[in-house]
Amino acid sequence: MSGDQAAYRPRRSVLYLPASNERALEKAKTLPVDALILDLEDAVAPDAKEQARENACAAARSGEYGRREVTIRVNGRGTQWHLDDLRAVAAAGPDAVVVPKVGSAREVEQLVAALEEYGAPEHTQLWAMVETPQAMLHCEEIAGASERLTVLVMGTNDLAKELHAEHVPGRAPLLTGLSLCLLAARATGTVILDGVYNDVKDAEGFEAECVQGREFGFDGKTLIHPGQVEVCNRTFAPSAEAVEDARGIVAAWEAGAGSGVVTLGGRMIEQLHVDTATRVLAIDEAIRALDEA
Ligand SMILES: CC(C)(COP(=O)(O)OP(=O)(O)OC[C@H]1O[C@@H](n2cnc3c(N)ncnc32)[C@H](O)[C@@H]1OP(=O)(O)O)[C@@H](O)C(=O)NCCC(=O)NCCSC(=O)C[C@H](O)C(=O)O
Ligand SMILES: [Mg+2]
Repeated sequence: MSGDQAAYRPRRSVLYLPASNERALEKAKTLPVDALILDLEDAVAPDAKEQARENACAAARSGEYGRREVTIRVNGRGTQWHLDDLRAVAAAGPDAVVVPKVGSAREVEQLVAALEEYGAPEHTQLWAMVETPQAMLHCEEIAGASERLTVLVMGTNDLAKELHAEHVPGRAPLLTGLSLCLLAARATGTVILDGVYNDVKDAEGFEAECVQGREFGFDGKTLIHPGQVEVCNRTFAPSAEAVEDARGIVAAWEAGAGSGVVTLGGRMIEQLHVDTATRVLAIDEAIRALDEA
């Protein structure tokens, strides 16, 4: 496996669940998701915050979630729970701490300093939620502020709220923000996840939004219900046709060794197409390895 392949970690499907919901915490152990976000923020009522924090930390320590990345979303800066959440979660050492409503590089630096002060192990990454107008306008500096920050997570509900925008098919009001964050992620080498689809009963609308997210270039999508996982995994994985095509491109390139341009079925192939094909093959291999783990 090449360095790039080793570095590629599938995050097609990333499921939120309220950490106060013990049934959901159990169910998550059986779901084919790539990652989990155990939520302490919006999905948890104020009087359940402390129990949720305990549950999430116990889950992160349990080792019972197998191949799934286990992350915890803390309550945001300025809330009465934020620092206690950070302290407890850092000590539990999940795969990542997810922080809502991050708006500047300075905040990222403060969060990283707090994680270090509270003894977070090295493997605990920071995932920053970008979900405010301020974050849209500063996403490049946010994404590039620390090596510990490895994933940007779109918060499209908060973004729509802050913009006074409506949720419409095709997400036209959100496209500027989605594009800015994608540009920032790619410019800084950061993974980026699309926002959630709220209507858990609308399978058609959900699939269309998954396809839109993949076409945009998102690495995966955040989810709120088990019924969304399989379609999401399928949509964000390269199709059998895409893998076959990528193999053909690499083979055609190798057969034309040394020439700067070859053709495959009449199509022009240059080094940049081979790079894309190589990435598709690496993603496919990483998904297979994860599925077999
Ligand atoms: C949306 C839900 C409240 C629906 O719950 P419910 O009506 O209980 O669903 P079902 O009866 O269909 O559930 C069937 C079984 O699946 C389990 N379940 C449901 N949801 C989850 C889940 N997210 N993870 C794991 N397991 C789940 C149920 O327990 C049932 O199990 P069983 O009976 O054993 O078969 C609910 O789906 C839910 O709470 N979803 C998550 C909500 C959440 O976390 N929201 C916060 C994140 S979204 C957000 O804030 C994004 C961002 O910040 C932004 O701004 O956009
Ligand atoms: Mg939000």
